[in-house]
Amino acid sequence: MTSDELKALVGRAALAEIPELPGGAVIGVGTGSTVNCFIDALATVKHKVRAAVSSSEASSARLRAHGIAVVEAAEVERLGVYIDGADEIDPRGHMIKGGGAALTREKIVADLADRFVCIADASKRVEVLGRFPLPVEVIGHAAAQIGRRFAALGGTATLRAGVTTDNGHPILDVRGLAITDPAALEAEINQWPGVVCVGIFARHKASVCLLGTPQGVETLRY
Ligand SMILES: O=C(CO)[C@H](O)[C@H](O)COP(=O)(O)O
Repeated sequence: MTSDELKALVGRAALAEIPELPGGAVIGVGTGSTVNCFIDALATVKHKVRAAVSSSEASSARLRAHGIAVVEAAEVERLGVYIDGADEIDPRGHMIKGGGAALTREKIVADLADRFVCIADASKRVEVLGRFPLPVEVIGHAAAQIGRRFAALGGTATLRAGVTTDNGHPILDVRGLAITDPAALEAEINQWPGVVCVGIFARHKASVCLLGTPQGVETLRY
């Protein structure tokens, strides 16, 4: 199976994770090519959702194009489920996210949700996070100092060329970190002035991962 076929497989499998509610559920929807497969699958069972809270302009546009209502995060107090992809996921459900530059809104919507359902193809499964460059959304003014802080930890930070987030900020991609304690590193980086959001999702880790493998969907619970 190709990577696109695996993404389509888990996109469809995630439909079963949507709570059954009269009038449909309000769900959180992430960003990326795997989530695009989920959104396209969702369009075939629109009655299951009343509305979605989306983590990016791109996902909002795709949802609306399918006739699915999009509401702002500020309009909801909680969500039963948030469905999103990941760049890496470790054996405890900790993730690196932000390859699509949507990490800040992804963490905001994940924070509203009771459950984070990660959908990913098997290439995203790793033993230790950090082979994928760690995305960090920063205030531009602080980028050089944040880069020096990463260097002190053994990482190399580079500005992602030509990219500004939906919030108007640049992204640093940090290579060379072996993230053996994701929760501690997330907490540390969150203290640095000028960091808007770090793409380690340890506090907001996956509750379940639907992993697309050539043998089918593997369900991993954390
Ligand atoms: O964090 C993300 C966007 O900011 C995505 O979830 C992540 O990059 C995975 O994307 P894809 O499904 O295209 O591999």
